[in-house]
Amino acid sequence: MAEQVDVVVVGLGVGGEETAGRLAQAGLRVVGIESRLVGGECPYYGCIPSKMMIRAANLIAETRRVDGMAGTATVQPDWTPVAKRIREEATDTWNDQVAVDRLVNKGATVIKDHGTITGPNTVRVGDREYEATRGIVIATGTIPSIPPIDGLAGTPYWTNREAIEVETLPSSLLVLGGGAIGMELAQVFARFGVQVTVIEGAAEVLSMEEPESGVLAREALERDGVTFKLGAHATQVGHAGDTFTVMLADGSSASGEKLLVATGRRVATADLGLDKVGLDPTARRIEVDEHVRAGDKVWAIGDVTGVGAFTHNAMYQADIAVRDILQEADAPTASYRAMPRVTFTDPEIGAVGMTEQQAREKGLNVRAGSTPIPASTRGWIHKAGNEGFIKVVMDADRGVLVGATSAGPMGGEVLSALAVAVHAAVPVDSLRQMIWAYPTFHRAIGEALKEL
Ligand SMILES: Cc1cc2nc3c(=O)[nH]c(=O)nc-3n(C[C@H](O)[C@H](O)[C@H](O)COP(=O)(O)OP(=O)(O)OC[C@H]3O[C@@H](n4cnc5c(N)ncnc54)[C@H](O)[C@@H]3O)c2cc1C
Ligand SMILES: NC(=O)c1ccc[n+]([C@@H]2O[C@H](COP(=O)([O-])OP(=O)(O)OC[C@H]3O[C@@H](n4cnc5c(N)ncnc54)[C@H](O)[C@@H]3O)[C@@H](O)[C@H]2O)c1
Repeated sequence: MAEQVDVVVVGLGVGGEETAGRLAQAGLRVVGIESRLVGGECPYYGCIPSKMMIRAANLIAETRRVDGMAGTATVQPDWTPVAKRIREEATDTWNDQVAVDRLVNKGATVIKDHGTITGPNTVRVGDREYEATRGIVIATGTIPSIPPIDGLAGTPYWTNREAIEVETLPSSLLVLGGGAIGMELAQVFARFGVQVTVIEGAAEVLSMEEPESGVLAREALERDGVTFKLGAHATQVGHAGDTFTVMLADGSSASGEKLLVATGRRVATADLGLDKVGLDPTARRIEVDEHVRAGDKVWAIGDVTGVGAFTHNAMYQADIAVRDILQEADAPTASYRAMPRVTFTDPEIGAVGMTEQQAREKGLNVRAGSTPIPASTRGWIHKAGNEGFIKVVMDADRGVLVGATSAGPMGGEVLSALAVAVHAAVPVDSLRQMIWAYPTFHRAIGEALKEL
């Protein structure tokens, strides 16, 4: 006999934890099911520990910029405090008890096991079955997508999980994939003295962003000593002793002590029972409407929806689901038009909305403007480490920005003004009237607008 509750949340990562907690606080009977760690990928293997690594690596890079600008400084990189901080401060040695307690204190029932949907309103976990009278929220996230390269399976390759857990750095590292994970971690390890080679299948890294962003990030990593193989297709992986060797289609090869596979993410919903609620278990993502509903009394949030694999998207969709489930009169609907994202390389690559090419492919009457950060007063003052640019993409028919990139020192922070402009569709004429504080990095936005 199924136990009646109001809502069952399957997966308590960023999105699921937020949803379960808020619904429980609102007085609903909520069961949250998590097979690994409450909090999910972001706090234990993603955003937070990787940004702690980046903070440490950037301190090293800044110290190396002292020479010629502020005297002399030497830095002896040491991974020990970084690994310790990740273990002790970020992840509690990958123990989620604090997160479990936090959720229980909000009134939710937390079950640490694998959940399976068994019917339109029912979820089984272990030997218990729950009937969710208001509905089921699917928040099961993604796992690393491992390409079917001959020889790769069965080797001790790293995914982001092993890379985040590393206590002792290898002398050399191959990184398969020059996306956000590959680029952020490649720069970190290179700055700590690891010989890093990035193998990217596309013609340029960060291929989802403006082409200028990929060039900027790659050149920055090259200055850190990273080697790139672009447009490179791995045909075979070998592992012998302490060495990985990746054979490439052009006949060349690359070797390293460790191999990090960072070639994207995929949903892992094959055994979730999606067919029991009328959804395709083999689909690449769970499609949702503007209320993040995936079907009758079924909501899906976060990475599993394929809208954008970002913590801020999981939180955004969680808010929409919660307010829809609570049947709030003014419940908002989702719009991904102004999705921001930041790749935390140095320089940081912030972007919002469409790239110029995406806007053109949409058939918009596009005008684009760009300005280099080193040409701005603040960029010139900053000098060492000032590489970057601001690019704005305008729908000339509507007179509003539909996309923008802010790359450079604190590029992710400078992005905020551009994100407001795209989100609120602020007329470009109005943006041009703004007084931009002098001498700031964001003042370069005004210069980019003049180029439209
Ligand atoms: C290295 C790295 C760095 C990142 N950096 C950033 C960043 O700087 N900024 C940013 O915005 N995003 C970043 N991300 C992405 C971010 O981590 C994800 O977008 C976010 O975690 C998605 O949240 P989610 O709730 O959808 O899924 P997840 O966090 O993946 O959580 C899903 C949970 O569901 C559980 N689960 C799955 N199936 C079941 C089941 N059947 N039963 C029970 N439990 C189940 C899983 O165990 C997991 O804990 C990064 C990711 C990585 C890997
Ligand atoms: N700062 C952030 O917000 C942040 C940081 C890390 C990860 N993330 C999220 O995590 C997701 C996953 O990151 P990711 O870097 O794994 O994926 P990604 O999709 O960003 O990049 C994967 C890269 O691997 C390349 N690739 C795919 N197959 C390949 C192959 N066989 N050989 C060589 N190259 C190949 C692709 O061309 C692409 O450039 C991202 O989409 C992002 O949303 C976000």
